[in-house]
Amino acid sequence: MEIRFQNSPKETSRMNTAELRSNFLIEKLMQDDQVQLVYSHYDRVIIGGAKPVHQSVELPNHPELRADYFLERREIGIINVGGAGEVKADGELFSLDKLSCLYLGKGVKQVSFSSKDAAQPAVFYLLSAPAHATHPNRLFTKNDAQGGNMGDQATANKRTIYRYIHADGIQSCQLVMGLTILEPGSVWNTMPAHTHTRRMEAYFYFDVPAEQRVFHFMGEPTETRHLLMANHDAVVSPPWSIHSGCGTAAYGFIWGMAGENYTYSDMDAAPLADLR
Ligand SMILES: O=C(O)C(=O)C[C@H](O)C(=O)CO
Ligand SMILES: [Zn+2]
Repeated sequence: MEIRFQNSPKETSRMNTAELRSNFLIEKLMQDDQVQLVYSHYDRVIIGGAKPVHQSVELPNHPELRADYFLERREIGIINVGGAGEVKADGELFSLDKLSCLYLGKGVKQVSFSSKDAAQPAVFYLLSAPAHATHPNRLFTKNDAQGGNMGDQATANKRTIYRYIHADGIQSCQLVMGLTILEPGSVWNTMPAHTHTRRMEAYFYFDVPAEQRVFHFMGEPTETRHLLMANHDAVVSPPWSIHSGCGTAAYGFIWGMAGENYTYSDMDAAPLADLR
């Protein structure tokens, strides 16, 4: 598990491209028959990927957690962006088709991931945060999620937001998680932009065609920077940073937050006219 400490807004504003990428971008999250984990000190979230192809893979424990098992004092949200897959949690089997979301609560001791067909492997994105209480394990398909239409074709940001883990959906201690899908011809997400200093956010881009990229914007509203992102790359957004992207084609992305507040709509607008 890679450990990443925090960076101040001032330090970040002076970073070159390579420094920005090594601190905030997470590449190669999805590796065949492996689980990859990155521990971010922003709200102590762990961002991960599990891609079982020929065999099942286990969610590992790590000495840095000083725990007997990964979910001893944590909760986790799991979203599949690949072919049909299964997650086994303490012997209970959950089937996850593309864009289904499984929440596992504090106390689950053994978690493993498998694909139903090696030719179309499941691709599980993971987001975990510290938890103080146990909420029930729960599975939502995309149809169970609370959907909402956003944006407009005229501003190239027509998209649908699906909320899975939030105050009116799957219950958790602090995780808020869902995904957004852009309409063909729409390329902008989260513009107008916002910050929420009460909690961090992570974005994971999926269904980005291989030859296309997303320009992801980060930084304080008056010190914006960008990162070039490819399919299945993730990015850590500090609480003081905007998080917004413009693709060279339509795409989807999983968003997830942890921190002080549990209300999805808690955002401080960063008006376009004020961005620099
Ligand atoms: O497309 C969007 O806009 C989003 O999905 C925004 C994220 O959900 C978000 O930033 C929540 O704070
Ligand atoms: Zn946000």
